[in-house]
Amino acid sequence: MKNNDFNGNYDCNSDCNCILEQSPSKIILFGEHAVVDGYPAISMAIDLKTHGTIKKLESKKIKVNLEDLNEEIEINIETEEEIRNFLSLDINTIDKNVKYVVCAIKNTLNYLNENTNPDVNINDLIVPFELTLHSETPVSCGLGSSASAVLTTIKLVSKLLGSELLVRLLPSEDFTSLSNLEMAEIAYSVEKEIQGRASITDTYTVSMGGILEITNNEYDPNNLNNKFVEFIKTCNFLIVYVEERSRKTAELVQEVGNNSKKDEIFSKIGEIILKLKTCNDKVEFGNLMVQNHNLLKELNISTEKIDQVIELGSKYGLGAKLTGAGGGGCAIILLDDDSLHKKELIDNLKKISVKGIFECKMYLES
Ligand SMILES: Nc1ncnc2c1ncn2[C@@H]1O[C@H](COP(=O)(O)OP(=O)(O)OP(=O)(O)O)[C@@H](O)[C@H]1O
Ligand SMILES: C[C@@](O)(CCO)CC(=O)[O-]
Ligand SMILES: [Mg+2]
Repeated sequence: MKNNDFNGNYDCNSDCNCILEQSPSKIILFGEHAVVDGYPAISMAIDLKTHGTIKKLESKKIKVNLEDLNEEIEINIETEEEIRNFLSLDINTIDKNVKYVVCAIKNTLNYLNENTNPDVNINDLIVPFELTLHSETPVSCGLGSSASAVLTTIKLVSKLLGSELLVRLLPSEDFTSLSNLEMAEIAYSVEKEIQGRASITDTYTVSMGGILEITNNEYDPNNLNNKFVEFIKTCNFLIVYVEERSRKTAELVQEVGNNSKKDEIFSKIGEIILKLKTCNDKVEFGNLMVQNHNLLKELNISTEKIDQVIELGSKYGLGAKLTGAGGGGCAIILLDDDSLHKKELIDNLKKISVKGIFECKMYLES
């Protein structure tokens, strides 16, 4: 890629003629897993991004190149039958990592097909293309890499097809691109189709940006009061990629769903979030993080190494917890304002050979 302008501009440079897009990833501050059963969660979009490009192809194919996974796939869309077969594909018959992106393409095409003037033939709506993704986020470690890859795919496909439709078919009609809410819903449909059980948390967080509360699997921008959001903005989190996960989110969510103690644990997590929403003290916030972590431990989704990081985060910072689906992956640590403590923390994290340390910022949708 020659051009670093990732703002979704058409014609990124003269020889590639492609569209560029990007999406953030996320951390869950409180409430992962419980949120799948309707309890509240608080999440934040972060500025580790998935970048992508899309360009039209002459051959009647959809090509997907996933640089981080080292996977490529080609889908034939030569005949109407091939297109219709793809649109009704059972995604869980694909057992490759490419399936999130393939499902995002399928569900975006279905959405556009259902919401375009019925006079437009499906062969004219769906143009061949090549899509490439690359992420700054480590894959499958609790930072919402799936949601970020899926949303970038939806942005790219809808933008390419929208602009083609405008040029070739509906020159007199204004094409309005998909709203953030529409894209969040399509992205959620993908996570749900693949995970089986899923909440809207990751997909809505990467689509809306900022800090969100999800309750009853719904997003209401008025749920969080400004004072609380402003307080969280003063908190600095360190993200630690502790170790590779042995299981994907889909498996971890199923496993937790079968845990007989889950309701008792989830309601305690709900109580922590109630306290949190009136909190404006970082020490208390850090303690609440550790309480949430201990409940995630009871769900058997922490590991020895994550627990070691939580101890370091409590000793040299104000508190810590795992983030995302767990089973390995990432932890977040709330830093105090003393830069010496931060240095000691990072030195100690390096001593136990964690895989990565990120100082990320909150991402706001522009
Ligand atoms: N850069 C990427 N390119 C293509 N597919 C990706 C990319 N990143 C993630 N994925 C897809 O998402 C899967 C990982 O999703 P998973 O939900 O298990 O992890 P996560 O989203 O990082 O963690 P969590 O859901 O806990 O936040 C990968 O196996 C792959 O299918
Ligand atoms: C574990 C989980 O709560 C968050 C994964 O980031 C799953 C979900 O909400 O779908
Ligand atoms: Mg995921």
